[in-house]
Amino acid sequence: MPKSNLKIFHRGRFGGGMYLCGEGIDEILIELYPILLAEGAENVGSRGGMREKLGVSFRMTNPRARISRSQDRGKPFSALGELLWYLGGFNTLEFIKEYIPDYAKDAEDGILAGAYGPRIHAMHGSINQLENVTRLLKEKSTSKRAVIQLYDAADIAVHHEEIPCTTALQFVARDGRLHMSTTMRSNDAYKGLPHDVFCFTMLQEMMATRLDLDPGDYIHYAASMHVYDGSIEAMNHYVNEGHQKTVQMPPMPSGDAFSVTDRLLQAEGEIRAERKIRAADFAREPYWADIIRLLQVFWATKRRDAPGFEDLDELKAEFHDEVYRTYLERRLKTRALRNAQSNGAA
Ligand SMILES: O=c1ccn([C@H]2C[C@H](O)[C@@H](COP(=O)(O)O)O2)c(=O)[nH]1
Repeated sequence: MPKSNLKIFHRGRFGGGMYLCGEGIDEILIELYPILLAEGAENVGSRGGMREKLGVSFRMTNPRARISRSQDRGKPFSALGELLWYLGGFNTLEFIKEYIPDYAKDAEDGILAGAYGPRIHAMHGSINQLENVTRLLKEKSTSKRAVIQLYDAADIAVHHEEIPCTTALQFVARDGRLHMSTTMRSNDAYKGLPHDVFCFTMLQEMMATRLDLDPGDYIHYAASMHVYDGSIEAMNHYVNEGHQKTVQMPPMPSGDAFSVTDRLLQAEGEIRAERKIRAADFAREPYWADIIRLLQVFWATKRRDAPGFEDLDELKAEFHDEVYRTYLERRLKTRALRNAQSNGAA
């Protein structure tokens, strides 16, 4: 079976464009990365040297196939942190730096100017785009107006360290399925893209549950798709690793998934504060209980002696869905290695 159903390339100046179609994130990355490496036009951007293709788009036919199985790319933890950051409407470095330390480089007085959360929930201070999109699709299911705008004209009126890379997210309901289309002005294929796909397809599926639809295709377009020189070695490693096959997350339970947001954020806060929140609090919601377990694993393995999380083996056995156990094992291995190294250094 071909890895990707369809590939169309345009070769030319600036690295040409391309359109890819595949089931999940790995099926896309495994096609995209070698071409970006081999054919991407070398360019020096404001953030350093990179290889770039202009006008890259892809379609993922299974938006639940959003976690890479690769050793390198398969880390759902930080992507989950970023999703919660969006859902909570936050723009503070304080929250996100624990999951994605790189954000520190772009913060201005502890705030990320381009953070998506406040724009999704309160664009221009008060426009709740999530609610507007919901209302629109409930009133007229075939609407072509269900757009969440992230980029704003004001973003380039003055200089900011960071502005949204995603210009818009659009939901399109057709024949009982909710498709999503993302347009990006700029996309880091190695560090940004897997996170973006994870977060946006989660939003797609959450919106689908809210509207009682099945998730449809996930469609993505980036005007500038690039890889920075600093990620080229890691990207090559991913390409040569050779056993990528996307992990499919289980379906979200029916009912409005956005209704669990507050409880997820509360649980995250308690895990972060090292209080012993147990996924058992979500006993009747195995899907969300597993999400909480992933957060527990992340925080437990982040620091050496995180209290309250000693028994990760027990946690492993508790995972409702098999797909997540691998990630716990990998985290434990990484932590064991890190501890061994720091013991050696001490
Ligand atoms: O959701 C995001 C946010 C940022 N970026 C990357 C794209 C660029 O490499 C960089 C932002 O740099 P500028 O395009 O603003 O220069 O961050 C992403 O890939 N996805």
